[in-house]
Amino acid sequence: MSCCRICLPETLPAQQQGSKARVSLGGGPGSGWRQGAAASPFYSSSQGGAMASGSSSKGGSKDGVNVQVVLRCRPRNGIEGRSPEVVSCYESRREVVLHQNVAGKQQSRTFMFDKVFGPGANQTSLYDQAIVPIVAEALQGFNCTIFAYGQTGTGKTYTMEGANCGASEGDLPNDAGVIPRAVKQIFDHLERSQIDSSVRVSFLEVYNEELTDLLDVDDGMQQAARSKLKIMEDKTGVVVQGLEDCIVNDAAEIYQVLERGSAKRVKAETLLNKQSSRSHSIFTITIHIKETTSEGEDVVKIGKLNLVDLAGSECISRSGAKDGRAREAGSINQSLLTLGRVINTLVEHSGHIPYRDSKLTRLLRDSLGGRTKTCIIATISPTAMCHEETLSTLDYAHRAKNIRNRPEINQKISKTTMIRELTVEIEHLKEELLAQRTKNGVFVPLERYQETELHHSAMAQKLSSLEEQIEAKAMEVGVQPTI
Ligand SMILES: Nc1ncnc2c1ncn2[C@@H]1O[C@H](COP(=O)(O)OP(=O)(O)OP(=O)(O)O)[C@@H](O)[C@H]1O
Repeated sequence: MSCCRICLPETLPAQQQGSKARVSLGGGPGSGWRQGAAASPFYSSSQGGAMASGSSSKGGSKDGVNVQVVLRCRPRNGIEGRSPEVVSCYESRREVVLHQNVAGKQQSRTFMFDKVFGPGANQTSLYDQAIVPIVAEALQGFNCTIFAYGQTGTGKTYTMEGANCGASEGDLPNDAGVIPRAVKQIFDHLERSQIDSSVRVSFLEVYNEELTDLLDVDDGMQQAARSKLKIMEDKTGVVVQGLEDCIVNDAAEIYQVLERGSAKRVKAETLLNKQSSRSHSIFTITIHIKETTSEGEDVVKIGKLNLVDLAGSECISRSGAKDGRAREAGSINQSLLTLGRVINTLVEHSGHIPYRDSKLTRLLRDSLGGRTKTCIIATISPTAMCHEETLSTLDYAHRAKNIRNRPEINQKISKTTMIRELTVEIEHLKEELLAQRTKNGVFVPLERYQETELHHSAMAQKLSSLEEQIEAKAMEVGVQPTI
């Protein structure tokens, strides 16, 4: 009979769930702390550098800020043949015009965005103009999310990851996308300011409503065989239980991690894209920076950058998706549909927000209407062949501009709290290690374990539905829900 071992005590403190710090790649220091000029081990009294500030936890505007929406139109590609161009981009006016010929009459619709990048815009100009300020905010201690949304084959992965950048060192290639450039900006900043800091990354895949860890060491394993992770919610927000958080010591290490994880994403050829990503991916960079308050107390400032590459929205018949691929496309569209419903409800203030209807929206909850600073990069094709999907992307993205978030700088953690949490984590890890070695953990038969799991998930569903009812009731009577 196969058995599952459960070590007691089972759980880590809330903040540490899903943050199984792993030995750093490339053999750097185990703690993962990069030390500034005057640093002593772990913490030093060096003055944090340009960004050091007091220990206040609020930094955002009270009324909130709108989600930023950037529009990018890629150049035409080989697949589009001679299909005429129907999109005009006016970068300085921040406008996009979509033309259509209806019964011999020219009709056009104009959309305005926070920034517009036409087919001639390269990766550097998009990054410098639209992304640099967001990454700077993550370095100041905000949670920030940048996500690419658009029809399949319109350049989401090209925009987020880029092309030909692999595990590069030194200068980035011209085709490098947002992720490698953000990594470079972060490490350049930390090196320049000589502050004590640590950087961790995780890489999550959402495929057919299942979550897998793209950094898990499961070489060669098919997606279906990889272990599936669970989403948990606690006071600190959404956590993915069991997701590895790798400590990285320099930009080159992150490029390796990105390349390794990206190679594992589910991809397939469709009629619209030879290398179509069939999953959503979330690459998260967490930055811990040490600061000293004016009272001389050492505190840690934490900033987070979520870089999301969504699977393409697509018309199933036009993309050539069949059987398993059609189910996949159905699941992709389903989660994007939920994302659309979440956006609509937020914009129209029309009651209950269906975050819980898909894994993607549960994960992005704080980025849409929450405390995160969010930027959406909407990608489109310039040709008539994609007119319908382009219109849908433009409508969707234009609507998203009205979402208001209330970003707040993350609460700084004092040295004492951090040491206490790390000590607890070490104790738990020691207990797990000892139980592994001596096999004296708690063993239960697989069937009983599965029963308990079923019971837990039924309870969790019941709790969710109760929470939803409370939220809906609170909306009805116009009070802020406290759950
Ligand atoms: N702005 C651009 N400049 C040059 N080439 C581009 C641009 N955008 C996309 N491409 C090229 O178009 C092709 C499709 O792009 P990509 O795979 O990034 O699309 P996608 O939106 O991520 O598609 P899917 O949703 O199917 O994964 C790639 O070969 C990519 O290199």
